[in-house]
Amino acid sequence: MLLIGLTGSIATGKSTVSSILSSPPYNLPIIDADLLARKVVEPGTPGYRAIVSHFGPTTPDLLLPAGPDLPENGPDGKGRPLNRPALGRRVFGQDEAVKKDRAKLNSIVHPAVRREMFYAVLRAYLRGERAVVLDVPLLFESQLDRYCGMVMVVAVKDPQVQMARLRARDPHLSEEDARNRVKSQGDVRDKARRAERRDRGKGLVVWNDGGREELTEEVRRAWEEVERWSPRWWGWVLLGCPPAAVGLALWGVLMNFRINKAWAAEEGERAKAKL
Ligand SMILES: CC(C)(COP(=O)(O)OP(=O)(O)OC[C@H]1O[C@@H](n2cnc3c(N)ncnc32)[C@H](O)[C@@H]1O)[C@@H](O)C(=O)NCCC(=O)NCCS
Ligand SMILES: Nc1ncnc2c1ncn2[C@@H]1O[C@H](COP(=O)(O)OP(=O)(O)OP(=O)(O)O)[C@@H](O)[C@H]1O
Repeated sequence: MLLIGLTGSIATGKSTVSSILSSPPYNLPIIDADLLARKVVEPGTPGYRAIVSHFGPTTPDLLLPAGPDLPENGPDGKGRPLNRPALGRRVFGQDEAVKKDRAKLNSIVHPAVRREMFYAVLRAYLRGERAVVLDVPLLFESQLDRYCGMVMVVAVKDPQVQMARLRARDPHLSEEDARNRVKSQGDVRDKARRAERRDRGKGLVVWNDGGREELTEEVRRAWEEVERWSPRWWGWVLLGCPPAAVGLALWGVLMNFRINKAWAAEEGERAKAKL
């Protein structure tokens, strides 16, 4: 089974691309990290308890306010849900204190998301899926790209397109909040370069500066490339021979490790050249 890591930056079009890939003619199963990241912090979960205990004392509006529709202890007595915009204000931005808070939140949420993801991938393999899409905004940052046979980055060349789409989709965000969110994720053009730097058949960029029809065409072109490097019959061979599938997966991880090492060395050289 081919693991396709789908990434990009905020509002570059990942969800739009994953909804295209989950519909005919592709019909691919999608494992959405943002959805899992919500699930693992629902009231009553260990993630929720860790967040409330760490951020609660210094964030008065961390939970949604109690009212006629929301009892003090939440609808099922497990606590009131998190007030996500309030937590977002604590963790999105460039100040050192904010970065520290973001690292803390990530250290609570990411391991739980990885666990859920592993089970979802296993279920997809047992169902005999030919490929599965991991929709992960922070794919490179959380090093999940190591496990992907193919990395697909949805990117825009023009930062203003990204900001305009974000403001149109999330009108409740102030301009400053929107800017902070964009800056909290790496530059999408760097992610695109990183995908292009992977070996052939292992990395692709879906450019999304144009309209929706152009995007659909870009996805069709990207899928052709996937099929060229990972034909359907190959998936059946691996399904019929689990040891070969495990061996190939390990080989893939090793190759990705090599690719990432080469990328880190090149980045180091680039940083030195800038000084
Ligand atoms: C801070 C939270 C509560 C804000 O929730 P809210 O509903 O307002 O925003 P949402 O989750 O839709 O995220 C908005 C955008 O920010 C991105 N983003 C989310 N968390 C992070 C992060 N830790 N670092 C950088 N970007 C992030 C999302 O991918 C998305 O593109 C939430 O984003 C969160 O719990 N983040 C930590 C978990 C995480 O890293 N999720 C990303 C996928 S694993
Ligand atoms: N080609 C396009 N033309 C016009 N609008 C688009 C296009 N692609 C995406 N959009 C719109 O831009 C907004 C952001 O797209 P989308 O939600 O897919 O991004 P995302 O990368 O998943 O964002 P996030 O990481 O914040 O979840 C949405 O409102 C979407 O409808």
